[in-house]
Amino acid sequence: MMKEQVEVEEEPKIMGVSEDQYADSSDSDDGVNEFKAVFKKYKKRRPAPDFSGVIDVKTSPLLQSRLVFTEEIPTEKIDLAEKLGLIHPSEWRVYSFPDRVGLYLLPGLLKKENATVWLKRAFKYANPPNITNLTLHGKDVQSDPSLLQKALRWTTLGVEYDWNTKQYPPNGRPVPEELYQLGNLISNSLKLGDMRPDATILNYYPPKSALSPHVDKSERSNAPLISMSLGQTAVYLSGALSLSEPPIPLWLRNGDFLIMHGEQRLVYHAIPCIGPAVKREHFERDEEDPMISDYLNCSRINFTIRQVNPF
Ligand SMILES: O=C(O)CCC(=O)C(=O)O
Ligand SMILES: [Fe+2]
Repeated sequence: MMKEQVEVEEEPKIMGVSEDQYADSSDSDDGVNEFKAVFKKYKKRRPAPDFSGVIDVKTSPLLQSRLVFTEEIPTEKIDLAEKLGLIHPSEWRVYSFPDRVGLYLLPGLLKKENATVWLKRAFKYANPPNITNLTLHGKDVQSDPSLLQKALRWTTLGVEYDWNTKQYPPNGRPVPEELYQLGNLISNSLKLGDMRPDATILNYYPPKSALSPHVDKSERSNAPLISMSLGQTAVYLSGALSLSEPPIPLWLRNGDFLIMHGEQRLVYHAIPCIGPAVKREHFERDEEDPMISDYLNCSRINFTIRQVNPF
């Protein structure tokens, strides 16, 4: 099967950009690849695909939702949510999906005005000694900040995933406290267990980039995978255990949290498209640091908070 190519306009002169890290991970599946057909449909830019079938949880009449907290909320939780930049826990609403037991979407959990804080963290995490897609090429964003906008594609934190062996090493440095707290707070609030995050992968999506179909199966614990989206809106494809099943397309917006747990932990998923041409999300110009608002106005970042090792 052909290798999937991710097209990026004005391709920077560094590898790791024209292709995403999962580009060939769905090629081994035999038989009809219904997933890839849908992925290609939404990835195509000219003519623009019909996005009317992409599910918007807030307006879909078919989806069930509930408030996360129906009883009194402990003060520590309220304070922690505030510290992490989230909306008040009494407003947290979780959506679930038919045939997707263990998949949860909590829209707009991060306050919009706090996107900037988290974007700055996402750039800070890309500094050495943390590993990024640039590390292998002897480059880093500290010595060349111009790489932030288009060349930076991923950063691994904590127990750092190795894309070549597709394995995690036994241990790593602890993840930054705010990521640990975020993962733990969400898992605990949804009653999915006392998660102790020890790894995070950040995916940076420059304009017109994508993430090919893949499964996250190298973690050694059953903890949920907690993802937070920042910046431009994406189409997220949620599939099944096999690529022969067609995925459902969902909008993922700035501040949304998506959680994969239980039987949903090992399903195929992908991001075929992002960006203002797909569905524009506007951020006010940051006068002090225009690069930050420029980034949010054309790119996307996703943090996946994980627990690799069991307790
Ligand atoms: O960008 C996303 O929403 C998904 C990221 C993802 O699937 C991953 O990091 O494994
Ligand atoms: Fe993934």
